[in-house]
Amino acid sequence: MARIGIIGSEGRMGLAIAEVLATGEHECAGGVDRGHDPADVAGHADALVDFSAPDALAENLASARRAGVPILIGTTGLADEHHAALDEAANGIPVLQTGNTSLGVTLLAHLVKEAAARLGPEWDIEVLEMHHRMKVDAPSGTALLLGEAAAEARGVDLAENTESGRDGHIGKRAEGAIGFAALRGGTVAGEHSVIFAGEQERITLAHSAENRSIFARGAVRGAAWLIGKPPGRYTMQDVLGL
Ligand SMILES: NC(=O)C1=CN([C@@H]2O[C@H](COP(=O)(O)OP(=O)(O)OC[C@H]3O[C@@H](n4cnc5c(N)ncnc54)[C@H](OP(=O)(O)O)[C@@H]3O)[C@@H](O)[C@H]2O)C=CC1
Ligand SMILES: O=C(O)C1=N[C@H](C(=O)O)C[C@H](O)C1
Repeated sequence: MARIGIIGSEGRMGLAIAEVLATGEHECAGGVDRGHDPADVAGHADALVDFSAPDALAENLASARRAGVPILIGTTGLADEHHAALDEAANGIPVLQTGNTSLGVTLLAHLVKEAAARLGPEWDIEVLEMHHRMKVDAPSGTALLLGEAAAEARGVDLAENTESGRDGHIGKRAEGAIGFAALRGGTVAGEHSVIFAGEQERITLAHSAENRSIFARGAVRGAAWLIGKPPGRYTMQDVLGL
């Protein structure tokens, strides 16, 4: 049994994780939210999960590192500087960052990579996502993760090949672009489609989250898996053996 500390504990994901911990094999080591010191929970935990906000990342990583506990980062909307901080923290503790902790999306990323590798560059790739009205970042972390999988398979840099936020007289689609479109509304937990559009045919690979329990279960499983691992960066593929 592992003691899992929750950063962002009063948020939608924090509450979903607490529910999983209340009924599962691991226990909750406590939680913190904005205005509280993450060191308070890091000192009592075997592993931390962070579903808060990008501006909290540096302090959360520092607390995990001081306490010598692994940390799973589920927070999305991360910029290059956040990824540099994750790399630095991973010199001292095990760190797993992912835009989606679910089994289904982890497998979907695998399938997207496979499809993108097999289909030639003449197949256009578009990533479409829909989330609840409260979501603050776009494209979603999952959309970016799926885009990365496609870019990696094509051997290109995602940032240099992204097309998003199309509006107005913007000209034709750039050759080799990976497009992103984000919809927001209602209470949608998470819908993602990756469309491969070729000549007179399309392939769509998709995932629907029916509620947040899939993310919460994956987060707990990932955090528990990190305990005892050597310092470094890990992925959900590592956790699930995909
Ligand atoms: N990787 C994955 O599988 C998933 C990732 N996510 C991501 O997780 C994040 C949280 O999502 P969600 O739970 O829906 O969002 P919420 O806004 O419901 O929850 C975020 C929580 O974090 C708290 N928080 C904000 N800033 C800080 C801080 N500096 N230190 C500690 N706590 C802080 C908030 O407190 P307050 O309200 O007081 O600001 C709030 O309680 C998002 O980035 C989302 O995209 C979501 C689902 C799955
Ligand atoms: O904010 C959310 O709700 C979600 N965020 C993650 C993302 O940005 O992809 C994961 C999931 O889709 C729900």
